[in-house]
Amino acid sequence: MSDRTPITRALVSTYDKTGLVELGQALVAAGVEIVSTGSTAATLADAGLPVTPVEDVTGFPECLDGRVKTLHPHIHAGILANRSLDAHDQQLAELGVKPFEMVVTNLYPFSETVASGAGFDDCIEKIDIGGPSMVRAAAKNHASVTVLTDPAQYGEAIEALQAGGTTTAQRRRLAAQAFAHTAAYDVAVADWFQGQLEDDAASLFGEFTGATWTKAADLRYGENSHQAAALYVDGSIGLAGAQQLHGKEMSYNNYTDTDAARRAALDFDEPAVAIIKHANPCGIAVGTDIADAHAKAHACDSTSAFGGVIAANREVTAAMAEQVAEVFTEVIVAPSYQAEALEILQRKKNIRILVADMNRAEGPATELKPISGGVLVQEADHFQADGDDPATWELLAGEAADAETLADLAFAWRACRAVKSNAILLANGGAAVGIGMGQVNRVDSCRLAVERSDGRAQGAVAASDAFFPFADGPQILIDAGVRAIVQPGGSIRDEETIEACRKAGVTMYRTRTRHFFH
Ligand SMILES: NC(=O)c1ncn([C@@H]2O[C@H](COP(=O)(O)O)[C@@H](O)[C@H]2O)c1NC=O
Repeated sequence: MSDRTPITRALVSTYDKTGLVELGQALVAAGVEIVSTGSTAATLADAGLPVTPVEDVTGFPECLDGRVKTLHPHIHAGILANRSLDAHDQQLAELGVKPFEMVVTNLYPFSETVASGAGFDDCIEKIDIGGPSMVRAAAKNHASVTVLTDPAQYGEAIEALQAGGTTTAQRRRLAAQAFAHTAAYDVAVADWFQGQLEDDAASLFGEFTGATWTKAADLRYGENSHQAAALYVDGSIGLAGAQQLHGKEMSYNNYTDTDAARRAALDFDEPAVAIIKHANPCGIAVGTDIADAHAKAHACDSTSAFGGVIAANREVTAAMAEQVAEVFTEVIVAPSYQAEALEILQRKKNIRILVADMNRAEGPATELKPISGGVLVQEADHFQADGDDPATWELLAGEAADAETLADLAFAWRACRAVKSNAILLANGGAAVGIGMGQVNRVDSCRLAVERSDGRAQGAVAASDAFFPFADGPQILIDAGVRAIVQPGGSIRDEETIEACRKAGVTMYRTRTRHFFH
């Protein structure tokens, strides 16, 4: 016996008219009566299709500039009647209400209106009320009603109409999609509304915050092979919306490392490359061009660059691609690739090649970190005009840096932000030459940076992501031959650290800003 529920009457009310006429034709061909609102009905009628205007069903005119069209018991009783109950059928008959077996609706474009910069009143008008009511009613009553909320679903609906109706499983899936659709819509409205409240504090951290994501892909596994994982997207640009041009599927760890690499490369205006392993840079550099930047980043720690994730903030040239092709690389992400560069990289079977938006101006104003039982929300960490600009730094010890040293300090300070705390980064000539990352005390980070510099600490500059609590860390850097240090300052023992630099004739600057990265 077929599990298909035949469709005899459909309510059609769509903002987006994509595919509407084709769906209407299929409905008519299947003998379905179409009841429809204002411009939806006009579109169908213009295509020569028979349509019953919704007013003929409600006996009430569309009014209040469209605020009330389908909000009527003749519509909602028709959608919500439980067709398995004789009592409901009987009541419909008594009330003169005809049931619907299909609802086709897509909502007013609220988020798009907000994104267009429209004013408060225009945004309010684009909050759809009747549409979500119909969608939720139809989704609740999916046992008898098929609900379509997206023109992308019309193809399968047309096939179902031709096959004699929709199946229970199909209606359940469509109902789940419908509830997800109205939930996302309501979260967008609530989130926007919170930001409209006059209380200043409410604009960033209101009483409510919400976001919804849609699944883009199942991943092979998570951080480890016994963990399942998936990628969800929020529709904004960024890494999650990147286009993969070549290579195996992206893994969970590929995504986290590529995100760290992209963030690091985007911190620079000059051509810059970051090479990431386990969320930390093993190389980061700026250069005269992108190939130069890559060569310098790779030279920082060519051993660790094996199996790394590379981000470039400029188009990848053939010259850079030749260099990358010599090293086993998991992922490369860039805004674009020269045709020849792509050809060179594609010769490597395993490299994943991604094109992503690499525009620093974009990016969310806040970032979320789940903790057990809740989520922390903070303003995203941006560079500060007062503190991150070397012109605002305070000279604490030694001679004022010459232009070349200051440029290296400025580079080291920016690059250090990409290193997990406690972070010490040694740099020379616009390239990291030794990185001490993720240690539980700063003195060990200093030791590690010097050790990994393999003698290149001599004459280099150093940046520390936060203040030195004792003079022991800077002393290690000084003893290794570092010529200048930049750090936020603010320790109660700052004076000891400054004194160590003074004694050694090492330049030290204070930024007064800090960039922890956990
Ligand atoms: N108020 C109502 O009764 C109502 N009923 C349906 N709508 C919406 O009106 C739109 C379609 O209207 P039209 O067919 O006039 O273009 C759809 O996006 C639908 O979700 C309504 N509009 C907003 O709330």
